[in-house]
Order: sequence, then C-alpha cells, then structure tokens
Amino acid sequence: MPLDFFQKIESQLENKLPFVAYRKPNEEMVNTIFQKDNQLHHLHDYTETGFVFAPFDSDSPAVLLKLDEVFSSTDLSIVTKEIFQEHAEEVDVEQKSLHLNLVKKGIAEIKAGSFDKVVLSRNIEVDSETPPLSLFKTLLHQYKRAFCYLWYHPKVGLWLGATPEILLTMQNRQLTTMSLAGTQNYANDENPQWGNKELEEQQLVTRYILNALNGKISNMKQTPTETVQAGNLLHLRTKISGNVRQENLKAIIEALHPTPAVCGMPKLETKAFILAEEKYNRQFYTGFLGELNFKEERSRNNRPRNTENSVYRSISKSTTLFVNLRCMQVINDKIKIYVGGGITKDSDPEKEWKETVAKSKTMLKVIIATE
Ligand SMILES: C=C(O[C@H]1C=CC=C(C(=O)O)[C@@H]1O)C(=O)O
Repeated sequence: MPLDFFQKIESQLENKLPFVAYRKPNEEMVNTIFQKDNQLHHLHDYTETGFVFAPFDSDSPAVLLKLDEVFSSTDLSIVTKEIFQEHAEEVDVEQKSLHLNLVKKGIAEIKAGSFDKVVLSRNIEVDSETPPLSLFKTLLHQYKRAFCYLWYHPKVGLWLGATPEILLTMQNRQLTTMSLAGTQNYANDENPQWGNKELEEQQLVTRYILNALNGKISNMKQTPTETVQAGNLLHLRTKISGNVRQENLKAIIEALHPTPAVCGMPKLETKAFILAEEKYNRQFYTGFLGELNFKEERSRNNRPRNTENSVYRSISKSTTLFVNLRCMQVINDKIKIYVGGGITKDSDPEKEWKETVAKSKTMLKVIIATE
C-alpha cells in the first residue's frame, strides 16, 4: 500500500537506521533496502552483496548497506507541484570568482601539458528545512529518466540525487557502460548542434573507457554517439558493451572509476589536481552507487511440461551502478548541491561557470518545488 511504503521509510529515518530508496531510469518500481542496525559496513573486494555507496576518492572506503529488509512498490501515485518556473538567479560573487580561478588554473595546466582534460566542481549551500522524503517524492515525480535515490546512514549522512549516468551494469558476464559528457541547455530543439569542445570532451571519455576495458572484455561494441536529455540539460552519450573475460568486478570498477566524465585524463594526475585545488571535499559526489551482486532468479519455460519446474531455474548475478551526479546532501537545515564540468584547452571560464549554474538547477528546482 502506498501509504505504508513512505511511512516505513519515514520511521526508518526517525529511528536513525540506514536505508536507501531508489528507482532505476524509466522504471515504475521504487525499491527500498533497510538495514536493521546502524552498523557501518565497508566494502572490501566487490564480491559482497548489498547496496554500495562509494566516494569519488577510492582511497576512502565505500559503504555497503546490507539487504536486511527489501521491498518495492509501483503504485505510489506521487503528486507534487509541477515545477520548472524560472526563479531569479542570485550570483554569489565570491563563489563565482573562486570557480573562475579554479577553471583558469585547470586550463593553464592543460596548456602546459600536465593533462588533457579535468573535471572541476564546487558546491552550493542552500537553507532548507524541507523533509528529505518530500524532496525524494519530487525527484521521483520530475525525473523519470534518471536514477533517483534517497540514501541515508546515521554515521555517514543523507544524500539524494537524480543521475543520468551509468557507471556499469553487469549481468553474469555481460557488461555495459557509457561515456557521458558535453553539456548544453535543453531548448526543445529536435536537432541540437554540438561544438567541437563538447564533441572532443566526450570522445576523450569514450577513448578512455575503451582503453580501460581493453583486454578485460571481449566482443567490445560501441553505439553511435547520441544526444540524451537529463532534466533541463542535454549530453552526448556513447554506450559500450562486451563480455567480461574473467569475472573480476573489482578490477573492472578500478579500471573505470573515476572516468574522465568526473575526474580527468590522465586519471592519477587529474585526481591529484582535484584533491589539491578544489577547496572542498567532494565526498560521495562523482562517486558511484547501486546494486552489487544482486541475485536474480530466472526460469525457463521451453522444457517439457511434465518435468519439475525448479530444475530449470537458474540464479544469475547482477550489478547496476550509477555515477553520483546531480545530487545533494542534507545536513540539518542546510542542503549542499554538488556540480562540476569538464575543462579542456578550449574551455571558456565564464561558460564553464554558467554550465555549473545550469547543472545546479536540476536539484535547486526540486528544493523550490517541495518547499
Ligand atoms: C560532472 C558533472 O557532469 C558530468 C556528466 C555529464 C556532462 C559533463 C560535462 O559536460 O562536463 C560532466 O562530465 C556534473 O553534473 O556535476
């Protein structure tokens, strides 16, 4: 029953117990995973089963929620205010100048040959006393094509988001991932045009992924690059798939994360630059989250009728991880929204600032509509 569904989440939150509620892109089903105690479990080798919540910096541990109680509902009939009225934009002069300087530093390093691309970010603090569950309902209502989630652990914090980016899905040995980068505002144009900066920025991510997976997967395929909508924005996307040679999820995730869609190229140099130069801690923004080694039961019907059904049931493992973008963190009566963008030699600092402003609207609009 719909009422019970949200009431259960509410009481888990009141009891300060860990949980996640989420809906996958273009699906109806909202899933919840509850942990029965407040223990903090860390991930060790990716052979575990549970819901993973990993930070940007893989030198910090990823959190694993145990599947103590799992339930789902499709019939939620969520009604929230239709949002998307534009609101007057206040420019935070100090934030803007800090971000422009950071971007200029990044461009200077690229021009000096230190790296090819770096993703630079910032966070925006907003006052809000809106209950997180109400924010989550608005997310569900507004962003049907995104992975929408509300994640909570009393020892870690509370995060929400509506991300357009898959890190990877793995069903038995079949892997899919994507290269998502390049941004422009959505303007209801059937044939949006992309500039060279965006095309190159996205191609660089595709090349990185193909290279990272080289030797690890066979039968590698990539789709033609397409434009995809994410809320008020458009991005360029190429899907990449193949068969994993040796089932080693840890090695594949370590090869992919963080991709140049959220970090840079080369990985180590740009990660060091980000950690040193961004004057705040990204924590779980640009990390990843999702189902790890979930067991799915499949039954096959094309067998003789009079044989035991159970013989033809097989258990398969599936992992579905999303990159934590378009997200926010609730800290008492404050909300932090996290945004960033890919910087290349052709970046214009003013445009990069505007891109982060545009990206921040994905979450800002949710806060405004829910108040
Ligand atoms: C880093 C973010 O977006 C990434 C994903 C898509 C497009 C991006 C870009 O155009 O810069 C970023 O690589 C963010 O939303 O904070």
